[in-house]
Amino acid sequence: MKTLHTEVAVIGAGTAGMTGYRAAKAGGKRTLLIESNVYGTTCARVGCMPSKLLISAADAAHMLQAASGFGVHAGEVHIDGKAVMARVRSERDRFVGFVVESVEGYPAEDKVHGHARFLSPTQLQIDDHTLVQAERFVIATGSTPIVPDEWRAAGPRVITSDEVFYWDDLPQSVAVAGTGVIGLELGQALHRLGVRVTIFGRGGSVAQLSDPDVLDVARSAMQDELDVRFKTKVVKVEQHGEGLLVTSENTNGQQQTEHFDYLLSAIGRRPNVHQLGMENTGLQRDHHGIPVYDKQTMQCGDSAIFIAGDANDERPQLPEAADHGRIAGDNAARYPDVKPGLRRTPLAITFTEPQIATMGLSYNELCASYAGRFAVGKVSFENQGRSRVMLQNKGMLRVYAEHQTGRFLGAEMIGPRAENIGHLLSWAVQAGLTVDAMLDMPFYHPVVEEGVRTALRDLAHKLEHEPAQDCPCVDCTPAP
Ligand SMILES: Cc1cc2nc3c(=O)[nH]c(=O)nc-3n(C[C@H](O)[C@H](O)[C@H](O)COP(=O)(O)OP(=O)(O)OC[C@H]3O[C@@H](n4cnc5c(N)ncnc54)[C@H](O)[C@@H]3O)c2cc1C
Ligand SMILES: NC(=O)c1ccc[n+]([C@@H]2O[C@H](COP(=O)([O-])OP(=O)(O)OC[C@H]3O[C@@H](n4cnc5c(N)ncnc54)[C@H](O)[C@@H]3O)[C@@H](O)[C@H]2O)c1
Repeated sequence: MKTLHTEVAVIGAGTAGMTGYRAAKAGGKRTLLIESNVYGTTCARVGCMPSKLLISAADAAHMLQAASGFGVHAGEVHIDGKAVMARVRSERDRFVGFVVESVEGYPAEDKVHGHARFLSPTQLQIDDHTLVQAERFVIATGSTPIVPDEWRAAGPRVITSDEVFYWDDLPQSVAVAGTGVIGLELGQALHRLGVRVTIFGRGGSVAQLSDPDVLDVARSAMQDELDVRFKTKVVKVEQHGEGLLVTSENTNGQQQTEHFDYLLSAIGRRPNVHQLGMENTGLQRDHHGIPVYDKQTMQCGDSAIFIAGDANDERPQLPEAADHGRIAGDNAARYPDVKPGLRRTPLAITFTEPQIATMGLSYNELCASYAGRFAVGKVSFENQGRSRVMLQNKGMLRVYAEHQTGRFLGAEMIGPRAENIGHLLSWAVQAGLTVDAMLDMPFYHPVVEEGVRTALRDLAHKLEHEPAQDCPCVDCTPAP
């Protein structure tokens, strides 16, 4: 076994690891980047990019069907599953190619291939071929989709998002477990591409939403189009010929067994901190096994170990992975003189239709930390002018502000152009704007943003004329 000495060791060459590596190098430190799998990142290979490619194909199919609402008839729509998947894979490979090219540009002596595991707070073992002795570390190991063992036992037709983007053709039918971001994005896209899809949600959650009113509207919007069965669990999965028999059970105890080609497990992702030898680092860990770390510096305790991206499970999204990685790599280079990095206002977008966006403090977080001190304004998109013009008049936006100061705190929405409105409103939170200052901004006509103005006017009215909002929510999980 050979031994390598370095100043910084970065574990994982995903988005967080690559930005961490570059930041540590920019800080003037000898840095090793260790990767156990192929290069290319989760985002480009099996995450953000291929999922949006599949969704774009689905949108194209949907637009043809929705055109009849305007009196425009496209004739019979034919979906060529092989062509759809060929474009998804070839465009995905193009994106992956750019990432791989970047990594190939790193000096060969900076890269080690193999699975890293801590032997001590200063030493890693890579497979059975290399020992790495380092002064500082960045853990950027990402996350893995969860599949319960009893589902996995039903064989290769039980899949995760990791497999979908390698399909050559679209299947006939897919059961989706989970009404989170992945379940809804992929479930709706496959449905729009002609696949028979049933989505099982064990509770009533919809993507990242927590506001009860927005959730109600979101559940109806999803059920208007899709076979989504809330409060229904998958209780048994059995191999059956080429496919699967999936048995589900609702809250009344009624069971139903149906045949599907695949079961897509979309019930969350687990941070990759369990085969890392964390027990040999001496770090304090939470009940999920994640080292306790500072959200501004990414430092684990006062150690020389930093954690970034999906591995810390704080906000498992691409822009966060890049920010975490930059902060962690920079601080690894600066250690022990670490400093807080730029953490931005939370923004999360789910690319369903209608789109879903949450920005700033969520309703659940307000309940935990602002109960009795905030006001809520809202707008329904049902009669919003431009939304009706476009036949996209579904959804609701709820906006939140601090009662005493009028400071804008956050919002949750499902509705048209949520990806754009999400940016607008998270920028307002980060800029520390008050509701009055936001209402002084320009609004064109006729635009969906006029709906935002309606919600803000309602909020301004509540701030002035009504007492602060108490929290009727029953499931108030504490703010992170
Ligand atoms: C289907 C899907 C769609 C998504 N869509 C979006 C989206 O639209 N927008 C968005 O912002 N986010 C999206 N995400 C989330 C986003 O992809 C992730 O948050 C982001 O890619 C995480 O980056 P990372 O660097 O933390 O992890 P990764 O990119 O997964 O990198 C971790 C790396 O560490 C390596 N590794 C793990 N353990 C070890 C070890 N012990 N030794 C050596 N190497 C190791 C892994 O092989 C991997 O290469 C999506 C995710 C999925 C699954
Ligand atoms: N557009 C985006 O930004 C985007 C897209 C895809 C994924 N992602 C990231 O990937 C992460 C993982 O996505 P995800 O959809 O897998 O997780 P998620 O946490 O969004 O949703 C998981 C869902 O599964 C349910 N669930 C959990 N355990 C279950 C069980 N045993 N049986 C049935 N249902 C169960 C949960 O109640 C929840 O509804 C997200 O947190 C998100 O940050 C982001």
